[in-house]
Amino acid sequence: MATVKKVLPRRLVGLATLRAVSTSSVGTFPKQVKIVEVGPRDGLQNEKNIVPTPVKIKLIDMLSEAGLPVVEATSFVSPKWVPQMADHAEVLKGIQKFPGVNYPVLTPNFKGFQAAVAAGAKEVAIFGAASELFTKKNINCSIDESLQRFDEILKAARAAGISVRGYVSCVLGCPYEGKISPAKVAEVTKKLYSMGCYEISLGDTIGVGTPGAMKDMLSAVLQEVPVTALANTLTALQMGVSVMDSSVAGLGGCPYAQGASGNLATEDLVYMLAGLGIHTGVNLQKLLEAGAFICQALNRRTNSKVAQATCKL
Ligand SMILES: CC(C)(COP(=O)([O-])OP(=O)([O-])OC[C@H]1O[C@@H](n2cnc3c(N)ncnc32)[C@H](O)[C@@H]1OP(=O)([O-])[O-])[C@@H](O)C(=O)NCCC(=O)NCCSC(=O)C[C@@](C)(O)CC(=O)[O-]
Repeated sequence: MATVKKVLPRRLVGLATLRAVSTSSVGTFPKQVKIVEVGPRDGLQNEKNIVPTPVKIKLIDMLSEAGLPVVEATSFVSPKWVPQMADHAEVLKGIQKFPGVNYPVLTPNFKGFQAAVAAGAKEVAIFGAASELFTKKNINCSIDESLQRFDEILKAARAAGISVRGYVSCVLGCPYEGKISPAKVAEVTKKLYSMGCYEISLGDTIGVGTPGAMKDMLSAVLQEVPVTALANTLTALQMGVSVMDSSVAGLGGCPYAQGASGNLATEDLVYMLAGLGIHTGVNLQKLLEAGAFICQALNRRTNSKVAQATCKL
């Protein structure tokens, strides 16, 4: 099924999550949307000042309390590459782990996978891209090499009963290669899917997508991978997307994607979906409080239009 991370096109992170479910709902809005909150990971990974571990833990607990079913907690990447995530094990061990909430963590290679499992991860996410240059900049290997690394993780995860989510970045454009063909996105997505990812998030990593480009890209991907089913997000919804990634207060962006312009704010996504009568299970008031908390901790204004309109920061 497809996941969209963005409403108003700035950066359409993780826009389609694809799953092995029927395509019968394509063309109509799904009744329910699962929101994957990526703020504690994608939202904070690019912050210049190291965010204290207790602040990260409190944010994750507040987001869980707001009813988000999935809160991406951290990433087990090299601290030399992303110093902000160096406290990954402490964060994962320190959070409350609400029943029914999943806390996936990013793992770029087997070393990261092993460290994540040792810290108690029950779900990991592998992250590839449809662009060779971005893959090199982000995880220092080619697309083929990345797929070999992911295969190793998927095999070990299967043996350990750990779920694996997949990411494909740069699906609507790359900061280094420019236009990316929908066929390439479909190819990489299909590979992750056949290797065993239960859900695949398609990311417009730098926010250059348009509803038209989204339609072309999703049409190519949907020929290869089944989908269950805002400007760009609305298009995806109409094409059957029912899992969306977003980041509280619109925080974040990939440090290795030049020009990444932030994420879709979870508050705005929840508000829009509620307006469409689509169920998310998220308590907007509690979510606004979590957004206000992290903006205060980071000493910055929220990027959420709803939070601004309700004067939450
Ligand atoms: C993949 C590597 C590690 C390759 O980096 P490398 O330098 O090629 O790795 P290496 O295998 O040569 O190892 C170099 C050093 O890193 C260590 N190392 C190696 N692996 C790990 C690990 N897992 N955890 C901790 N340490 C690790 C390793 O032990 C060694 O340490 P040293 O001997 O020098 O002391 C590096 O490129 C990396 O960490 N990249 C991560 C970049 C990143 O986190 N980007 C942001 C996430 S992606 C994103 O935001 C996009 C997304 C997902 O949101 C979707 C979208 O928006 O499109």
